[in-house]
Formats: sequence, C-alpha cells, structure tokens
Amino acid sequence: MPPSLVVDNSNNRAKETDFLGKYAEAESGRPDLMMSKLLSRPQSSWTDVESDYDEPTVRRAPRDFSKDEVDADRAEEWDDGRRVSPLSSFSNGSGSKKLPQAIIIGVKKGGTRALLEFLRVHPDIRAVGAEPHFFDRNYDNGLDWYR
Ligand SMILES: Nc1ncnc2c1ncn2[C@@H]1O[C@H](COP(=O)(O)OS(=O)(=O)O)[C@@H](OP(=O)(O)O)[C@H]1O
Repeated sequence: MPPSLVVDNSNNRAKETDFLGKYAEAESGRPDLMMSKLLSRPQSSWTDVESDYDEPTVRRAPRDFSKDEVDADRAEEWDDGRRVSPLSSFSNGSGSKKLPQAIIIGVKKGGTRALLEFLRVHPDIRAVGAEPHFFDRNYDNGLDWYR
C-alpha cells in the first residue's frame, strides 16, 4: 500500500500530486486506478482497500553500522559522526528496492529521529538508515533515487 501523505503546505500541493502520480505509474502502470484508490479511501477504515502491493521481505537482523553497508553517493553524516545511507536498508535482499509503506513527516527537532529509531526496533519493520529528506531536498533526484 502506498504511504499516507499529509502535507499542510499549499505550496507543496503540486509536488505531492506529481509524486503520487509518478508513484502510481511506477507501482501499477495504472495511475488512474491508484489515484482513485488513494483519493476515495474512507478515513475510518483501512481494511476495505485491495492492494496488489508486493510485501517486501522483512529484515529481521538488526542493522550493524560497524559494517560497510553505506552507499557512498547517498550517505549522510549523522550528528554522532556515523555515515549511513538513507536508503540502503530498503534492499529486500534480492537486489530490488521498494517505495516506502509509511513516511515520517515532522519539523526539525520534532522527534522524528527518535520515532524512526523506535520503529526500527520492531522486527517486522525495515526502516531507512537515515532520514532521506526526499520531499524537501532530494525530490529532483526522482523515484529511482527514492527506492
Ligand atoms: N519523547 C521525547 N520527548 C522529548 N524530547 C524528545 C523526545 N524524543 C526526542 N526528543 C528530542 O527531540 C530532539 C530531536 O528531534 P529530531 O530527531 O526531530 O531532530 S532532527 O531535526 O531530526 O535532528 C532532541 O532534542 P535535543 O537533544 O534538544 O536536540 C531529542 O532529545
């Protein structure tokens, strides 16, 4: 299922719509079908939406940052000096990469890093290595970068 995206900024509306359209094309080849699912989904229920989304293989092993898992082109330096790729943990082990099923959106110093780290602890969640900042910094790199 594609991510839920809420952007409280009308300046980003065009980008959001553009992204969702590209997302739909990329995932199903039927942008009209995907957009209608996204826009008409009842807010009170999450169980009545059919999706042909292919569940990614779950990454169960905790990430070992001491190993060289970093994609140098995408690496980001964390406050503590670690260099991590925002996207390398998206690999499902077979070489393919998926778009996210959930996106954390928050203001700077709003606790997004803490939320990411809490979620990462769950064995059924594969989280990005670092905040990818796709929408505010890397949008022009496109979906191939984002996967
Ligand atoms: N649960 C909870 N309660 C109170 N404060 C919390 C909580 N979780 C994170 N934090 C504090 O939030 C700051 C980090 O926010 P972010 O991770 O969003 O920062 S960042 O912008 O992504 O760097 C960081 O504050 P500073 O230490 O002042 O930088 C964290 O200590």
